[in-house]
Amino acid sequence: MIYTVTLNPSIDYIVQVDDLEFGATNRAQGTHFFPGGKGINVSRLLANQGIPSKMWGFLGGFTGNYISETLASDALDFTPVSEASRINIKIKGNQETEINAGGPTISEDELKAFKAKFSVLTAVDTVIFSGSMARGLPTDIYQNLVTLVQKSGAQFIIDTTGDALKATLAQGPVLVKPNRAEVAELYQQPIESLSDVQKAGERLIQDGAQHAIISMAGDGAMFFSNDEMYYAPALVGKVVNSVGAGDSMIAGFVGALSQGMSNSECFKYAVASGTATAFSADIAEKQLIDELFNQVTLQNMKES
Ligand SMILES: Nc1ncnc2c1ncn2[C@@H]1O[C@H](COP(=O)(O)OP(=O)(O)O)[C@@H](O)[C@H]1O
Ligand SMILES: O=P(O)(O)OC[C@H]1O[C@](O)(COP(=O)(O)O)[C@@H](O)[C@@H]1O
Repeated sequence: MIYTVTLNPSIDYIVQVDDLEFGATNRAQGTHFFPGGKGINVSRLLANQGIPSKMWGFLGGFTGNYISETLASDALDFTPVSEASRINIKIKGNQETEINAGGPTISEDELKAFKAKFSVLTAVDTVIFSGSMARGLPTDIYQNLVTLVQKSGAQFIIDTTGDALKATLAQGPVLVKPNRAEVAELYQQPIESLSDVQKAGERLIQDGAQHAIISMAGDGAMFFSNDEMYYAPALVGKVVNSVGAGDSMIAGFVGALSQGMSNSECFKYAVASGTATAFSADIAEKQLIDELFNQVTLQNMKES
């Protein structure tokens, strides 16, 4: 079974404001609510592909109720918390501006109840940890949870940032997928040219990742393993809502990996899934992913 862990889920409130003016009263041209948070997005894309997963994490308050009612799925197995889950604001205009809230504070008892779920894991499972930590959790929470996963023999994937990413890289994730800004922050150096991306990706593998993707939004993505390196130029199309594009990449890769595909095919599914979500209002559906899969081209960077 694939488990996704979203420690800090959200309602994503998408607000279309064509000419945002700070310090003035703006009128929205359109608004949408989506259940969000990185692991939830991964599970939703996997479900659209017909691949089952279970969703773990914390949900609370009226916002938590909205998320569970909207998802209305047997895959939900969240730990209830007393404070309300967060609302993240995504302003769409000439540019995309995001305001991600801190989220609820998790108590020691709530954390204990959540950790108890890990006892069901066995060596055939994969756990995907995604997103920021909620308040009140120890700073080494991801390392501790990865240790629990590894005790069961299961594998893990992690999509987070900063010190938590640095520490868990050394624990050998199956996949990490930082974007350019996240990898620049991790290694404290600017990542501008493709050669900068290449060096950073090789470093992710040296630092412990089994596979790494560095995503670059409209500039495409690069894939790394011990002996492979591919660059996928971005596909051209109309970007509708790129929230969740990175999460969709992870889901695309993991879904293909769970079906025994090669690294290059898994990467192509990752790019097709990320792009399909960027070209959709919500998390992408299977039909568009399959259409785009046939358009993804890979450049083998070990041969160039
Ligand atoms: N503007 C875009 N045009 C084409 N593809 C895109 C665009 N934005 C995202 N994608 C696709 O989705 C992937 C993930 O997007 P990115 O924005 O890099 O991730 P994140 O959401 O984690 O920051 C990209 O590598 C690319 O394949
Ligand atoms: O946990 P974080 O880092 O604050 O990110 C949460 C946000 O990221 C998202 O999961 C989208 O992530 P991506 O666009 O990187 O795929 C939103 O649904 C959510 O609002």
